[in-house]
Amino acid sequence: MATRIRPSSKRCAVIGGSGFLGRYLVEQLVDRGYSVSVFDIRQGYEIPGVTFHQGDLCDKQALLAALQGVSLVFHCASPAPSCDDRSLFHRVNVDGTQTVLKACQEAGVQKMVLTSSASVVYEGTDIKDGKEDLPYAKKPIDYYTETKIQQERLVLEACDTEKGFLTVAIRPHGIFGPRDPQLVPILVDTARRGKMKFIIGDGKNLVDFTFVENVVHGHILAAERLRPESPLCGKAYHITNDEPVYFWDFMSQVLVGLGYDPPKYRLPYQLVYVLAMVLWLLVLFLRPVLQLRPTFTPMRVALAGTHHFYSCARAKQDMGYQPLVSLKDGIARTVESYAHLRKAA
Ligand SMILES: NC(=O)C1=CN([C@@H]2O[C@H](COP(=O)(O)OP(=O)(O)OC[C@H]3O[C@@H](n4cnc5c(N)ncnc54)[C@H](O)[C@@H]3O)[C@@H](O)[C@H]2O)C=CC1
Ligand SMILES: CC(C)=CCC[C@@H](C)[C@H]1CC[C@H]2C3=C(CC[C@]12C)[C@@]1(C)CCC(=O)C[C@@H]1CC3
Repeated sequence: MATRIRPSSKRCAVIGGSGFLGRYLVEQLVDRGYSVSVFDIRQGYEIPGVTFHQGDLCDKQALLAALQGVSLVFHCASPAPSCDDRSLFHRVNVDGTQTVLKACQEAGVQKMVLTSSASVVYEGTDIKDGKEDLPYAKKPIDYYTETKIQQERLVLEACDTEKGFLTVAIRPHGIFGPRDPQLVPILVDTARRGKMKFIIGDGKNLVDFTFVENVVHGHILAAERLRPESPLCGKAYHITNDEPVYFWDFMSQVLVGLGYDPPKYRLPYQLVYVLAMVLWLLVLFLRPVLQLRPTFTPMRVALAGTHHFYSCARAKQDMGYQPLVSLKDGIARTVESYAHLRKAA
């Protein structure tokens, strides 16, 4: 039998540590004196002192090798929401998370922090100041959300103070910042194709966008406050910038910062939603012969035209969370970092 290395409290692993959020988390953990192992299907960068383990989280043996001596695991791996592959989402987010839980328990890991998502309660209709006790979405807007719900349930149900395995879930919303591969690139691409001319709805729908360093701060606070007697055990926590902003103001600030025109013409929300639905059905119908990826999916139209902002009161109370970077500074730093995506003069 292989000998098990005794877990050290400052030794942690970040599953999904090569991704956008994962890399920020790794950098912050290193700065705070943790010794970090990254487990990911790809290796995106190198940092002195960080050990990389390349592998699929569905492979328990590969995970076990990376979890030797680790007492704390952050699980922030997931296929990208845009990939739209139901079986991949299920394999990684549900089956894979079950494998991660088994591997953690076998390796003697004591704490696990899951990156969930605030969208686990979102069904495409308004959420204003949503608390964590809202029920999970009965009709999730896409496969990504459907499997994030199942994943969160699995992880929170696995919390067992008797066995000494503690879990907590962080639910961020609309993460943005330098190096983000989704939000700014999608926005700029849409603008370059001349499709950022319209505001969907009245432009007054409030949404949370969260600067990546605040999301990291929430994760590390959760890990450090997660103890057998703490209220965090087996609970979910919203982590946002706590500054809801009009969706279209946020988009306009980023666009203008990068030299593009902001959208100005209004379109009725219901009309655009129905059109996106029709387009989506057409894409599904044509899928066997033609692979199309429309910009305007019903899910994106709903995100762009409804309110979806969440209360961080529980995180403030139980873990003393306060955002470290304001929305204004976060946007400024993000815009500055995307100089290569600026509109050519
Ligand atoms: N970006 C956002 O706005 C939000 C993200 N989240 C959650 O935050 C987490 C991190 O998201 P991002 O950093 O934005 O995504 P990302 O795509 O940049 O990072 C995900 C990482 O997971 C890795 N991965 C995927 N499948 C894997 C597998 N089978 N085995 C091992 N590694 C695998 C990828 O290689 C990637 O490095 C995800 O769980 C996501 O659901 C939640 C709310 C909002
Ligand atoms: C708050 C939150 C959950 C943000 C998540 C990020 C993405 C879902 C958005 C980032 C860029 C957004 C965007 C649109 C929808 C939502 C995003 C993809 C549109 C496609 C909505 C319709 C348009 O008019 C163009 C928009 C481009 C940017």
